[in-house]
Amino acid sequence: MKNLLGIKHLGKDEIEAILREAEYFAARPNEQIDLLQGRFVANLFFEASTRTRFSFEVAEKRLGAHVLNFSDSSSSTTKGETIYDTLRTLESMGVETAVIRTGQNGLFHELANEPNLNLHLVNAGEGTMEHPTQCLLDLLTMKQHHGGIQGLQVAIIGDLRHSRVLGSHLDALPKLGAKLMITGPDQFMRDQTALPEDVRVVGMEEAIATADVVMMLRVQLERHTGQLFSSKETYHQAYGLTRERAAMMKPNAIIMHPAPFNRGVEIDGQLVEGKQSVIFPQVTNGVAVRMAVIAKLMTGGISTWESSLKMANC
Ligand SMILES: N[C@@H](CC(=O)O)C(=O)O
Ligand SMILES: NC(=O)OP(=O)(O)O
Repeated sequence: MKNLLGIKHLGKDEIEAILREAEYFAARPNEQIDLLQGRFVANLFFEASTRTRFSFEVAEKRLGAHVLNFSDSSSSTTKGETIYDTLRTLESMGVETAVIRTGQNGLFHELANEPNLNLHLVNAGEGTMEHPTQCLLDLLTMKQHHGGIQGLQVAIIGDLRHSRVLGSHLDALPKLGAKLMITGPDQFMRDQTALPEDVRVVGMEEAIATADVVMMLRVQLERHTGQLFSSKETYHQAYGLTRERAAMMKPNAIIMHPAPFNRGVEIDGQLVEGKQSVIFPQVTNGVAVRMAVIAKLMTGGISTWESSLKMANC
């Protein structure tokens, strides 16, 4: 694996391999595992982020890498330098991996086709298309709670049209044998002709009462062109996870949210830290997943590393 461009570029076996390696790191919280000692990784966030940006940084530091954090507003992109030229510049200094968040759909496809660009590219959120590491950490969280992904009923609810998290799950969940249901207001619906065959569009009640995983999505106001959203209260009553709706969930079902969440809009404030919520454990898993991804790209992964250690000790 050279890059992590999106879930659609990964086979089922590759997703499962990353999840296994993430489990290795998740079982060793806070442990320093210096696979990347002395090597350079750069994080370039052209859109706002808290979780993804910091969990990549924590992951890279726990792997022993030197971490460079790029600031868009104080960089030479303000003088017109392109992302491609910025990356060639970083590569010329010895940076081996670039973690990028962008609002530009299709950027990763373009960069991956640049013949002179040799650093590893990691998609940390691309426009409305994909957010592969979010998807992987969600899968790890589902696996931890339900023992596996195959056969799980997953409901994803909310601003479906603008969610790159959904973009990745539309590919990952059917690949891993989960049953995906989606629901949300008409103005947030995806083009149904472009949905994978097995994905069902259902009503709120069915989604909540039958799911093993209820994943709420934030209303992505920053991506709306025009007035698609009337008021927080109306949205909460019609499409939010209210306490009344949560009471209809299966006892073993979990509540997920990629965050940031807006309490009282797509989810009742108390449910965020309620007993069925795994929203903060998702954040914890983000570090393990990002360690697994970076280690895989830069070293071949923990299994390759362990076997080379064994060889060296023979
Ligand atoms: N943080 C996630 C979800 C969200 O912002 O609502 C993303 O960047 O896509
Ligand atoms: N879930 C997620 O990507 O959060 P941030 O936008 O804060 O990184």
